[in-house]
Amino acid sequence: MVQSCLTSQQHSHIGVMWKTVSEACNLACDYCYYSSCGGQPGKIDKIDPAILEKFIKEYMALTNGVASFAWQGGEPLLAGLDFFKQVVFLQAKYAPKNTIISNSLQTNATLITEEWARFFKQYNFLIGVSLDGPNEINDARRVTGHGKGSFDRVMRGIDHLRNNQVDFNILTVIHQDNVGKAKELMEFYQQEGFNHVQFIPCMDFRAQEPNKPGQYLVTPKQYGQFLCEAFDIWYNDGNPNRSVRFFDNILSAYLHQEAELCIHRQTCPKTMILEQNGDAYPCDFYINDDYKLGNVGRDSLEDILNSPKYDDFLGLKPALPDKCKSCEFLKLCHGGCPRNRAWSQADETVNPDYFCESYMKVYKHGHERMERLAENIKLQWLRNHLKAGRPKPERNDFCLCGSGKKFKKCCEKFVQMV
Ligand SMILES: C[S@@+](CC[C@H](N)C(=O)[O-])C[C@H]1O[C@@H](n2cnc3c(N)ncnc32)[C@H](O)[C@@H]1O
Ligand code: SF4
Ligand code: SF4
Ligand code: SF4
Repeated sequence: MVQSCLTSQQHSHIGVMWKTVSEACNLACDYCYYSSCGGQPGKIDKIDPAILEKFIKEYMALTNGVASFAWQGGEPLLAGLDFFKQVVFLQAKYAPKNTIISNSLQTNATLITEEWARFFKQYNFLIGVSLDGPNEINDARRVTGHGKGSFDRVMRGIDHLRNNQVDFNILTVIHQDNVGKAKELMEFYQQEGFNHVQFIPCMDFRAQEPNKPGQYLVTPKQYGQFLCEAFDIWYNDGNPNRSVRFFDNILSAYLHQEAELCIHRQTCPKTMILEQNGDAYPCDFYINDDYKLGNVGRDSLEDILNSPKYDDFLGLKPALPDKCKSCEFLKLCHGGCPRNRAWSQADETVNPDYFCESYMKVYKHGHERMERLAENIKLQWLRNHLKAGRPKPERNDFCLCGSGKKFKKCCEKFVQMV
């Protein structure tokens, strides 16, 4: 799914997220950590063409057959279509043969036209659309500089995406206006046919300080309750019919696969977050001098990736608080996000993620149903395996589901059901 605010990584390559126009935006959502422009973008600072080319050239030379770019904002469409045409031109120019190039773009969708949508389809962009729910919920906070709601314009943008069969997903910020409305949100996604959805708890941008834990505008209790209610609807009697990124990632762990969303992984992925001016950081939550890796316009990519600050950053997540080390859900959570740790003011000891209580609650709430879902999927895998004419595993072989157990102790029990 779209890489939106949190980082996703499915391969061992290095993904890039670039803030295309710095903080410039045509909206002024009231909670936005970038809404300094107040919805009146004025002069747009785009990525310098020379930096863009230098970076794409060096990055393509380092990619291992997979190159992934995520275009973020402010509002990235303010860079204009010609900018993105240049991007795909440079990608094609410098990509080694057989490189898989992926582009995702996170947008408020209000500026999407047929022309944009055709371009996204042609180059296979995956689009993340921000939408906080039905009209009245979305328009309370996602507004123009004059306070006018964005819902109708967003839905028009989505229509263009649909008309052109562009892949998109919905990113919903969870704040005080929708945290008690999981059912309403899930029904809205159902009605609109939004099949890929992600939630992000709302940060309090006024209270953020460098190298201090993030502060949020929903409580762990509220967020946990929200996730449980959303889970019940998502589960759909054992037949989930839409992808909710948080639940998909938990299910991956039950299927012995590595999660793709950073907060569920054992370590933070090696990603580069680039400011519009080329400054490079390892994560959107660590944009400060202590973690600045360099500048892709001035420094070589090799030097940036080998920066000792990268290792410092990558060491953060595995340094687990004691509570996590003995947590029954460690495999699902791996301690969440290090930026959310040390929540308590008594900062001598490291505390778990601010949302620990929310995670625990939903992990417990969903555990039995997740186990059942995973068992059904494993049965299906075995069925497909045998249907494809492949041999039944020997009893002492490692099980094909990836559990690391012997077949006789794992999926052999399904053989009679196949
Ligand atoms: C900063 S925006 C940039 C891209 C584009 N303008 C958009 O709205 O999708 C990226 C995402 O961050 C979310 N976001 C903004 N402020 C936030 C906050 N304080 N807490 C959590 N998410 C936030 C937005 O809703 C959006 O989904
Ligand atoms: S549209 Fe995106 S960047 Fe603009 S104010 Fe809203 S969340 Fe922020
Ligand atoms: S649920 Fe809480 S204690 Fe368990 S691993 Fe996650 S953050 Fe740590
Ligand atoms: S610190 Fe790690 S877990 Fe947290 S947002 Fe960044 S990459 Fe994800």
